[in-house]
Amino acid sequence: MSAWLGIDSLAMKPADATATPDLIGKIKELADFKRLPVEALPDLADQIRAFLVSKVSRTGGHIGPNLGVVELTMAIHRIFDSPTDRVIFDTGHQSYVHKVLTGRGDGFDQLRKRDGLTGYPSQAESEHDFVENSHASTALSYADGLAKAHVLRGEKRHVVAVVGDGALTGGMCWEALNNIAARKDLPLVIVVNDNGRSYAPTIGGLASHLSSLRLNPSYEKMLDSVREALGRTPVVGPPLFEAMHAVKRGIKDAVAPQVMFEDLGLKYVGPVDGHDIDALMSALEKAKNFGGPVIVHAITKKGNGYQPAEDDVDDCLHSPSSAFDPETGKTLAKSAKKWTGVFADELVKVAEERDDVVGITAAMAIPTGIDKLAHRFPERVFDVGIAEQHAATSAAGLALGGLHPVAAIYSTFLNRAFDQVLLDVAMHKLGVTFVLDRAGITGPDGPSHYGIWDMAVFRVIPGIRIAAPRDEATLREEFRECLDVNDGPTIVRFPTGAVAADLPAIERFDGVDVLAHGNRRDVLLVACGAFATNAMAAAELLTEQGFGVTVVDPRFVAPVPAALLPMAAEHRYVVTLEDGVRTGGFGDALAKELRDAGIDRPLRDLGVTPGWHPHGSRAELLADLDLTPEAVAEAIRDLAGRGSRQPEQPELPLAPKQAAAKPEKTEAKTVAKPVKAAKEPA
Ligand SMILES: Cc1ncc(C[n+]2csc(CCOP(=O)(O)OP(=O)(O)O)c2C)c(N)n1
Ligand SMILES: CC(=O)[C@@H](O)[C@H](O)COP(=O)(O)O
Ligand SMILES: [Mg+2]
Repeated sequence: MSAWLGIDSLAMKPADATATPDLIGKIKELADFKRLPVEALPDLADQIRAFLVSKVSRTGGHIGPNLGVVELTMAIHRIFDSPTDRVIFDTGHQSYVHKVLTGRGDGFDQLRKRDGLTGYPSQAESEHDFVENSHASTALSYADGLAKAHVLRGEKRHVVAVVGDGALTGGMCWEALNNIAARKDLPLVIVVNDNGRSYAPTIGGLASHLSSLRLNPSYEKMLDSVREALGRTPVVGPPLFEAMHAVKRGIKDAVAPQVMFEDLGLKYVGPVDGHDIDALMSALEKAKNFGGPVIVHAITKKGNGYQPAEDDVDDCLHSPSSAFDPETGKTLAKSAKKWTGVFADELVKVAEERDDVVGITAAMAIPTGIDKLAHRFPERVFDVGIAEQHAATSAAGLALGGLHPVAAIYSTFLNRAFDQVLLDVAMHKLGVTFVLDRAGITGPDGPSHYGIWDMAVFRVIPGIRIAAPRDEATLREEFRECLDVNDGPTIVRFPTGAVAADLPAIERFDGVDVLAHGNRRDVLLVACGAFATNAMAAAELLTEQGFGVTVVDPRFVAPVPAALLPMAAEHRYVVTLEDGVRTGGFGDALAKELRDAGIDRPLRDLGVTPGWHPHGSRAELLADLDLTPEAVAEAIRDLAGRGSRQPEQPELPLAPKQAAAKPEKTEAKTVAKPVKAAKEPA
């Protein structure tokens, strides 16, 4: 990108960190960085790049986005005075450089690891961190409120909000800009980090407008004439910046008819080479002194200076989830069959059979697998940008138009579209299928990424059906069942990572799969989705201790399958197990159904306690949450009075006279002896 100025890119020279003083090691706090002489900054930028590649290649993480904001973050912290001035990062995945400059370099060996540095800003980690939410497009709203508070309290401090071009495709950003533009007194600097990409190239009119400002050939020609006019090798900084400013004004008026931000009444500075520290500091200084809200439009390159990221056409190494080879950028983990891949494969199969099936993604085609459909049927996939609310209602429009949309969105990101699913889809009885990947505890991305809310939040929607497949076969089957529903929303939810080992059913009653029978009817263990694996392992432990455990998979967790009621009535205890919050979750819903049916059984609902659970690996978090097979078995022993606490075993009330009629037996599609339960893949 620095070629934009004809200045050799600040691409990472073979920075031998030993050749020059280890500047990063000297930065124990932000003041240490601010004390560095300005001529040391290019060296520091190189060292930070080499440092990040070295560390993140071992831990996994957002290497691409962070290599794109090295100079940008340095310039911000040189011109502004955190934490008096508040620096906010939209999405926060690009805050590693900020963490290095605020004295946390030592923590990168434990990046995204349990009890280690988080991959996002964290108030517990630093006074320089404010917004912890990893959901995109929130920073400008935070900044709007924060700046208004500063004004109202008479505090002389700036708010600096760093927002990516991808995040700018989110509606909240425009709601915030509409408010910010109305206040000429807000000491607010919005730094648009424009690298032209979310994961893939950023879509939409906004993106093409941004790039027109950046890549217009006349712009380049005019810049060449400016460079000649200066008669020297391009020198960045104030003289060139001023000259360019005049040029840009001329060009913008000529070639960029509708200058988006200034038309909003916002002061616009840029575009600035986002890898030229001097130009950036000059632009930020200008913005700081402006006094009101200003947009500084920085042009950056995702993965800048690290060839494997720059060359990665998919997503510039946006977020390798685990360790990768620093030489090649290739992840080292052996590739197991993932839930995402199974979904993508079945989606393409269905789309070949049904031409009404179309796909929607919110700027995450590859992470959700929708890209497979796009390769096969490019005209039947719509990338709406980071705009999940729009995705849901646009899907409603597609359904109104006679299509059956499949909106593939990470569970946590659909939270923000609850109203759209409720009213725009469900109230209109439209067949839209939402496929929620990363449902349940994910791990390294921490609490705002945990897909633990969907079963509780969306189950309240009248007419909705929520499927939680337990393995590949049921994912394929339940996904197709959802596609056959055309009078309301359906959800298919599955966790991150490797797909669970097949768990064939012994029999199926009214849609509920029986996975294991005990020799007695002590416990009905109802396991949702991938937790069937944990449930089978727990059942084995309990069987060895003399319990009779029946393990069933409801397949659809909303509405609660009626067949579960008579099954519960035939057992002494009922236990539910779900990879979601307990409050309002599946267990709660089943307990209510049992109460309403007069079936009084001790019930234990095992799941995620609502809260902000820290980051770590999925396995570590599940252990912390007592959701491992051993913990499940212990909880059941405890319920049945034979746990480690050994309370008396209560006499059970008889099953009610009017026990619900025994559901008729239907042939389970996959009938076989239960397999020995495998441990859930990590
Ligand atoms: C609401 C929401 N949807 C999706 C995501 C997943 N996501 C994380 S980063 C990213 C791309 C962000 O692009 P941009 O804002 O341009 O930042 P860059 O990575 O280019 O620095 C996406 C889609 C998210 N964090 N939040
Ligand atoms: C920042 C963000 O929201 C995404 O990049 C997310 O971190 C990806 O998660 P996965 O690694 O599970 O795809
Ligand atoms: Mg971007």
